[in-house]
Amino acid sequence: MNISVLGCGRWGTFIAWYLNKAGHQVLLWGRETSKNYKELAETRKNDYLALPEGIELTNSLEMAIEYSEVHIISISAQQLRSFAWQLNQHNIKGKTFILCMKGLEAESGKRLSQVVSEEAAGANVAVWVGPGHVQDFVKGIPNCMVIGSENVDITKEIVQKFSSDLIRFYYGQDMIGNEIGAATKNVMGIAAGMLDGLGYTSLKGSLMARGTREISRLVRAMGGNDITIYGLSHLGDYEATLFSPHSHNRKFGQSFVEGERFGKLAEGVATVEALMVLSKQYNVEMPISGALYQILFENAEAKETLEQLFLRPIKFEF
Ligand SMILES: NC(=O)C1=CN([C@@H]2O[C@H](COP(=O)(O)OP(=O)(O)OC[C@H]3O[C@@H](n4cnc5c(N)ncnc54)[C@H](O)[C@@H]3O)[C@@H](O)[C@H]2O)C=CC1
Ligand SMILES: O=C(CO)COP(=O)(O)O
Repeated sequence: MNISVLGCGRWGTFIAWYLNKAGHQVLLWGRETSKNYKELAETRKNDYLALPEGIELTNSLEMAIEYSEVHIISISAQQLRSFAWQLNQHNIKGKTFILCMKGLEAESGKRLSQVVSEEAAGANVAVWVGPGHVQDFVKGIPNCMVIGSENVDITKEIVQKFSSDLIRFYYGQDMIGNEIGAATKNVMGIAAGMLDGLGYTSLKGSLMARGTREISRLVRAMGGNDITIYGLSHLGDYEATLFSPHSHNRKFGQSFVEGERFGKLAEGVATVEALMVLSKQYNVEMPISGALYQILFENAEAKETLEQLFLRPIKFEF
């Protein structure tokens, strides 16, 4: 089938590569002014892969929208609302937009599918999340991921068309759980990087146990299924984020405590802000996310703030 991939950064370019390999006709769109687009247009390569011949490149959004009924979006989460507004200036009624992104709107705490539905009513929205790094996939190392939407027929159709021996997809059953899970694994990734930077790597097991607990409480309060947090979108993505040398969020956390600047996109930073909104809105205690907010946004000292988590009153584990 024809598929347009909107966004040609690290992940969008991989998605285009993957879908071409899975036998689809792929058009990859990027903004004319974007550094990533210019590099691909000139060399057909980036730091991670070379684009196969079959993938076409365009900087015309109109052409990308007309090209197919199924579109992938992979840009930074905080840009999604304005981008969805832009999409809505075209004829997108009945088209499907699959969000390959992991974030929440910082100011409102809204999920990305909600943001698109608000700005581009009439389009179908799905999400594709779960563990995976370009560096592993291009070496042929397979992984499992999850695709979900509010319409099970759409979910099944996408999964069937996108599956290959490189990615085993599961049908997502819980949009709240999968979107919150995918966004918040980045927050735990930043915390893991801070632990690495502070010489506390051995605490990452505890972070996994208490992080999943904190996020599952939130998901339940929001009306999702708390078990989803123990699935591919969240716990299943911990290896790729809390432990992987490739993770931008983990590297951001480590660089932060080491006093260095990490220049690439770490979605978890804005997600921490969104979690403070949701924690208040749903009256859910979120100690790990709260500690990260203090460190990232209120200049709290990282080591001391993380150590404070140990001084909280003793409680039952579950
Ligand atoms: N396993 C997975 O599912 C993975 C998911 N991701 C997710 O993919 C998303 C993108 O991440 P990366 O590719 O690493 O980021 P990136 O920074 O490499 O690429 C983002 C792209 O979005 C473009 N962009 C930004 N604002 C835009 C706008 N307003 N309109 C159009 N294009 C715009 C930029 O020019 C850039 O090319 C993130 O949400 C990230 O969490 C990333 C890696 C793996
Ligand atoms: O989502 C990812 C792995 O599944 C990528 O994570 P980072 O953005 O932290 O690199």
